[in-house]
Amino acid sequence: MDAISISNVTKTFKIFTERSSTLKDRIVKGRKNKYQEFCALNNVSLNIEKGQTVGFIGRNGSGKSTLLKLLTGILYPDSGQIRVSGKVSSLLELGAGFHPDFTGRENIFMNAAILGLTKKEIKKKLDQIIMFSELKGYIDNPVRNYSSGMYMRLAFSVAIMVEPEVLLIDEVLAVGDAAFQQKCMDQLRNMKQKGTTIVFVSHDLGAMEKLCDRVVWINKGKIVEDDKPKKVIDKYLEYLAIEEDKRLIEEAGEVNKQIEVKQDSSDSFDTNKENQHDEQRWGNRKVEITDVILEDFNGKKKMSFLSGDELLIRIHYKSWGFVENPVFGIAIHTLEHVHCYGTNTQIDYYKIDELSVNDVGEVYFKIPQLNLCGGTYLLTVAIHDENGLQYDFHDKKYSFKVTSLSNEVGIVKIDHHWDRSEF
Ligand SMILES: Nc1ncnc2c1ncn2[C@@H]1O[C@H](COP(=O)(O)OP(=O)(O)OP(=O)(O)O)[C@@H](O)[C@H]1O
Repeated sequence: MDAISISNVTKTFKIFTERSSTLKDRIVKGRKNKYQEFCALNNVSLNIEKGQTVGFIGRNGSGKSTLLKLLTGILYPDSGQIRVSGKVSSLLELGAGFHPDFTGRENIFMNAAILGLTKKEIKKKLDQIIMFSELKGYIDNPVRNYSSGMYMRLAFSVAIMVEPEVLLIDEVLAVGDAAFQQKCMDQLRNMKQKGTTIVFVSHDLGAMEKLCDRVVWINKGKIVEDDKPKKVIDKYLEYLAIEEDKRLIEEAGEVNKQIEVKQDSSDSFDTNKENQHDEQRWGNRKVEITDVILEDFNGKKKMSFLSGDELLIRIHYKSWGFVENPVFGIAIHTLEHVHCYGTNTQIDYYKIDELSVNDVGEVYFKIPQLNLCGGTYLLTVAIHDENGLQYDFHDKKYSFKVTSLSNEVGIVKIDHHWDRSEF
């Protein structure tokens, strides 16, 4: 049996582009507020079985919260039907349903009454609610003095203690500290086991994967995917990586344009270049790095990778003079400048004998598996001689992003497995 049924729901908002500033303007001059219609949800249909835990994911502004608000009845659809069966409890915006001047205790009474509990029932559960929230020392203070985490503790404690049949949660858990977040997740797991239907909006994809039976990806007001968590989350992460790639490539294009303008446009080696030294680039430029391109092994330019992806770094060069045994190198740092890895053709016994005047070409650095944890990394590329005399050193001039599907922490991913034996 379905606990929630959403059929062909559309919700538009009016986005005002110009408002008449005064009442006089409106009445005397007959000016009307100008607006555009914005479709936040476009013909969405979805059924959620009783007892299912379903997660909504999607980029900011995709329509997730609007859908939850429609389920609680805070908003009404323009068209389509929504049916929710059973007692609903919701945790939407932080502080919603609380009166700032009331104490925590008074707000528990008010909030739980709104959620359908009688005064007697509330009194019976009061100690339990306060205990779960861990706010005993603050419960008789006005909630206006609470931190956002404290608001969340109180709201979550009330929302679960009313023992709803349907629980709707919108992202609010993120403001709790790690210990309380864990406690909330344990509680949600308990409720799930007892058969509560849970609908959950979050950007914490790890939590989504662990808790949900099903994940729905919403994009621009439409359902893109609705399937098993891992399947949907993998597709969503791939989409995010592609989008991020487009953005980074655009951004890098802008930066490169600026660098090109700054660089000498002459076509010959200029000895003055020897003295050129900016914060991120130095060297005598006898051999110059003319381009650095990041790609996958199929030749697709990328700046955003999934952990474990292939990465090809192509270093384009131009040699302005004769050089013997040039050494090409790369280094990877975190944004905090922690040196993650560095190597060069000399260390790796890859010999490049000589370059002649006006030689152009490229050197490839191939990484079959980019075993870095999620984060943004800075790439250094350099060409120097065997004794370390720099021809062209691009210090942390390039960046790329890594997204990880797992929650490991740190910088590098170390190949591993767990085992156990009993004595
Ligand atoms: N009351 C409103 N008036 C006008 N526009 C609104 C209103 N509520 C939401 N919107 C717009 O509807 C779109 C969907 O918003 P919604 O809050 O549902 O997104 P979301 O997916 O929950 O995003 P986030 O991940 O940032 O919370 C956004 O473009 C938002 O600006």
